[in-house]
Amino acid sequence: MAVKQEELQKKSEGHANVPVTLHGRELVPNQRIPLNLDWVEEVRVNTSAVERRAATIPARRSVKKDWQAAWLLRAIACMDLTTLSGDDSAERVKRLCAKARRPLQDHLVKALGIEELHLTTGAVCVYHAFVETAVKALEGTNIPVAAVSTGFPAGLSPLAERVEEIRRSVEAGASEIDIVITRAHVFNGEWNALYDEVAAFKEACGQAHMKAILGTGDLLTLRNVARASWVAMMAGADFIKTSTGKEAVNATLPVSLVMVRAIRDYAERTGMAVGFKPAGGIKTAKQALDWMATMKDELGRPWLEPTLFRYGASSMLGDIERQLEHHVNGRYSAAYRHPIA
Ligand SMILES: O=C[C@H](O)COP(=O)(O)O
Repeated sequence: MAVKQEELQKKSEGHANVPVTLHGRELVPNQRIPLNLDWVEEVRVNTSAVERRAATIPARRSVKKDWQAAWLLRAIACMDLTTLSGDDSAERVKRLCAKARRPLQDHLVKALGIEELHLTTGAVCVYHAFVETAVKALEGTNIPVAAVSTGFPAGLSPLAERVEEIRRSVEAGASEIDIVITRAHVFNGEWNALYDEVAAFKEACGQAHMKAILGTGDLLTLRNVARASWVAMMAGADFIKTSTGKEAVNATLPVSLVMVRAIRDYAERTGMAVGFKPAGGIKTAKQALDWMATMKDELGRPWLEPTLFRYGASSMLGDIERQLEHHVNGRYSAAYRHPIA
C-alpha cells in the first residue's frame, strides 16, 4: 500500500512545546496544595452512567488508515515499556532498553517514512534493582527510566523504608518514580493519612516525576477511585496511574473515565495539569486507540503527549508493530516475530 509518507510524519509529530490548555485556559504543572476535605467529600460518581459511557468507547468508529498509523506511533511515544516480573534479569532489561530506543523494526520505519521522527518509547519502567542497568543501556538518549517504588505492588512495607526506596532509585538515576498508595487509607476514608503519605513520597522524589498508583482494582467503588485521585493530586502527584498490573482487575475504561474526569475538574479548579497513566492488561493496538480517544474527548489534545499521558504496558508494543506492518503491506506478521514487548 502506498503510504503518504510526509503526511504520516506530520500527523505523528507531537505538540511538545505547545502550552497545555483546557477550555482555552493555560495550565501550569501540578504542585502540592493543602488538603481540601470538602472537595473530597463532594465527589459523586454516577456508576451506571460511567459504565454506559465507557461501553460506547470501543464500539465507536475508530480512526483509520494513515490517521490510525499516526495514532499508533503516538501510542508508542506515550508508552512506559515495562518489565516487572519475578524472573527479570539484567539481560532482559538491556533487551527492553534496546527495544525502547528502536521500538519498530528498520523496514517498518523506512516503509512508513518516519526516519526523522526518531521514535522512542516514552520511558522504560523497571524494579529498583535494574535502574542502573537501564540508565546505562539508555545512555545517549532522552528516554527516562521509571522505577516502581514504595514496596510495589502492595505498598505495605514500613513508611520509612518506602521513602528510602524512592531516594535510592533517584540516586541510581531514575527520573520517574511510580509509587503505590496504601489502599486501606482509601476504603477506611483516612484522607489525611493518604495525603501525608503521597506528599512524603513526592518530597523524596525531589526533581523526579512522580506517578501515584491507586491500585483501583482494590478500591471497591468508583467514588473511592475519584476521591483517591483528588487526594493524590492535592498531595502533588505529577501523574495518577490506575494499577500495578498485579491486582485482580487492572486498567479499565470506567475507572479511567473517572480518573480523567477528576483530572479535568481538578484542572478547572486549580489551573494545574496532572497526567494520566492507565496500566495493567493493556495489550492490543485497539485498546491503545480506545484510551487515546478517551483522553482526547475528555481532556483534549495536550493529554496525548508523553508529558501528560503514558500507558504502562509490558506486551502492547508487539501488537502495535503487527498493525503497522499490516498498514504498510496489507499482511499481519506472526506474533513470534515480535518477541520483545
Ligand atoms: O505499570 C505497568 C504494568 O505493570 C504493566 O502491566 P502489564 O504487564 O499487564 O502490561
